[in-house]
Amino acid sequence: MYHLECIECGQKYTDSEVVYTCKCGGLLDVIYDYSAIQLDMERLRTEAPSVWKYKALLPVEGKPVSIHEGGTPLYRCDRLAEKIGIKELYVKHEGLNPSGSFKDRGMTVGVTKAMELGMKTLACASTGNTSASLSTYGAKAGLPVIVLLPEGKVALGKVAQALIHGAKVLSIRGNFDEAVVLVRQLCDEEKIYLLNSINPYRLEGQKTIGYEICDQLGFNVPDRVIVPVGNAGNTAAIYKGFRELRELGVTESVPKMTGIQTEGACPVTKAFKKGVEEIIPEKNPETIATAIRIGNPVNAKKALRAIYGSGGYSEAVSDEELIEAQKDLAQLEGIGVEPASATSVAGLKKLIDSGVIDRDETVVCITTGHLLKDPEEVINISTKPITVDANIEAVRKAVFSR
Ligand SMILES: Cc1ncc(COP(=O)(O)O)c(C=O)c1O
Ligand SMILES: N[C@@H](CCOP(=O)(O)O)C(=O)O
Repeated sequence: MYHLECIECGQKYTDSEVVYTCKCGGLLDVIYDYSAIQLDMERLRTEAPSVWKYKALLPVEGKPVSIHEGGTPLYRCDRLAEKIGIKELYVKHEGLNPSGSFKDRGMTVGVTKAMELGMKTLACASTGNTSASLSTYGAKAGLPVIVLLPEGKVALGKVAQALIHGAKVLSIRGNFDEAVVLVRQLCDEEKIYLLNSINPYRLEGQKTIGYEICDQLGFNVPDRVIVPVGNAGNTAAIYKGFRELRELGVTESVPKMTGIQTEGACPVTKAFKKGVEEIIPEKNPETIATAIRIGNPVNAKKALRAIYGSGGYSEAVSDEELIEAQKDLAQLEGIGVEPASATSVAGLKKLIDSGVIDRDETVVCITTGHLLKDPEEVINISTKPITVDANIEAVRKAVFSR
């Protein structure tokens, strides 16, 4: 039993309505009757993690459109922890989902819901990963997909994914925030199902990151979870996952939700530093982390409530700081991530150095997308290959040269 509810005015909507925001303009949440949910703790403790392991806490009845999403590894990262100067650090690598990002958790639920609602076409605006994921799940469901991308600002791997899975790809002469406005109008006027994170059902899939972190820590809660923030849905979704486990009596606390942006695109961090819930949209966001090159995040209010409500924090890092973190993850832990993902680790380092985060805290950093999403950025920041003649002397000389 569940319904949609406005986070501003409390207006309720039924599960059969196609609605993304309240009449008052407020964001919607999926609300359950928790007293009616029976969790089989024996099964939870023994079954391997995956999104659909938690079906009792998801808003769909039918057979899921699924290609095995979730169940991503939670790595204990002692070498990285030593470099940063913290006792216990974990990285939850969401880049190991089927299409290479956390969006798959949301899409498996959102596309299943689209089928239940009888929607015939799916759409999104995207900085890349949402489009890659929606194209993948649309293909699995047999539904056509339309994606609106900011021209020239989407990493190559992501464009390739949307193309090969058969989406209709529109390259918009404008930025992501402008593409969002267009796709919302298109979906409203043409009865196309919108699968950006403004859709509350999509965020229900993403909340399973919170469930899984607890699950993988033996149903214990870390002190802090650090999340890269772009359109700001994931921070809110993960927090909801932790809150629900507490509500159901599975755990007793929630982690301090900590959202990291880049200095060139940080409306959420700026609002946090002022102590307010309203962001001031940024007209020209700019960062090497194209996935989070977003100036007017639609879920900003939900994310800020998660941060304030959990006693968390928000910080912005420079492109240089996130590149260093991207290299550290790759070279100290063997974890390959795209630039936006590395902001969580860069933010951790910055907040340890400034004394905001205690060195004794147990911290989980979320890495949101796979390294191979953005090969061009990796080539640009890395030492170039050495070209040598095809003889052993030349090879030996190159191997032993400094
Ligand atoms: C790789 C990656 N990391 C982080 C984010 C930010 O997530 P959210 O929009 O939920 O804040 C996105 C997309 O926005 C992304 O593609
Ligand atoms: N990084 C995102 C931006 C759109 O976010 P969404 O969660 O609202 O779909 C992307 O990959 O497109």
